[in-house]
Amino acid sequence: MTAQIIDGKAFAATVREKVAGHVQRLKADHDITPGLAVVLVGEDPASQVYVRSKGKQTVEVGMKSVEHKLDAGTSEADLLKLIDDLNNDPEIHGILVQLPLPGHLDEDLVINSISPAKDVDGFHISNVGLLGTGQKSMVPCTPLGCLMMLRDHHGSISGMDAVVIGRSNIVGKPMAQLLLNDSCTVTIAHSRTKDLADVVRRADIVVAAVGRPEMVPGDWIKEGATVIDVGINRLDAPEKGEGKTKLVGDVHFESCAARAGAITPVPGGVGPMTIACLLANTVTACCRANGLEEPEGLTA
Ligand SMILES: Nc1nc2c(c(=O)[nH]1)N[C@@H](CN(C=O)c1ccc(C(=O)N[C@@H](CCC(=O)O)C(=O)O)cc1)CN2
Repeated sequence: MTAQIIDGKAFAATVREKVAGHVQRLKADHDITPGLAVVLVGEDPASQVYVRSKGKQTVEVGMKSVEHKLDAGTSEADLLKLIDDLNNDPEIHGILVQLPLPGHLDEDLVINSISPAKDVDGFHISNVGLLGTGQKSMVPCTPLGCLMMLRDHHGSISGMDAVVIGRSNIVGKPMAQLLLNDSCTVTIAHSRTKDLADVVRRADIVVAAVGRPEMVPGDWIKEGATVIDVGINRLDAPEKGEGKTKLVGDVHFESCAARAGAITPVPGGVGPMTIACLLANTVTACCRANGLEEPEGLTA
């Protein structure tokens, strides 16, 4: 079998279009402009790129974008004060603190200081609990993007066998929860899982989120399975020229694509959906804050 490529870049564009439509209606019918504040601490080059991209896309869909760039030595007290101000700003409906944070800052403390209603990353402990109990919550962007692609590809994923490789709070655990909420039979595998290859071979859906370049080879994939690759690993690529690099996922693309029914590429798969879902979450948060009907198809 040669897999169908699930085009995350194109799908993300359709999500952004839907978001832009809702933003227009909020403005026209209610005189409300959704606002997103992104906080970056330090100068991590990848984070700078992501934050720039978030700001640009926020403006493109018609929302208000506020960026706070703080230097790497910012104290916890100053960061918490900024978050408190944003929590109390009526023009801000979504707050995101770009991760990773510099080592002297307590990530859990910072995330849990964001108002759960404005936590468009879905990382606050209240949102984690709500998602875990199947209640209305803010849903982490990367897993939400994966779920949207799976629903779009399959229609329904109810009853399917899903394996999530990776148990991070940001991707693995919420992804497993979302699959379970959609009635999949879910296994969370990780670095200590015994007979990982056999576990993965049983799966109709494989979500790879381990952060290890090309860790999943094609012969782990059941014929016709759907493979969602969350990994973004930058490797040296001397074959492309001196000092050149390339991005690869957590699965070995060519060999997995030869067996899978469908697969997401890296780049151009899950990555673009992350920011599209952040915009979707901001509109959802804005509607909830104003007691308005939520946009359909933009959340779990
Ligand atoms: N507060 C958060 N921090 C981080 C998150 C997050 O969801 N919330 N996720 C990642 C980084 N991230 C967004 O912040 C992100 C990663 C990758 C992409 C993306 O579009 N990737 C492209 C490739 C980009 C490249 O060339 O480097 C792709 O896969 O096609 C978007 C957003 C960690 N931090």
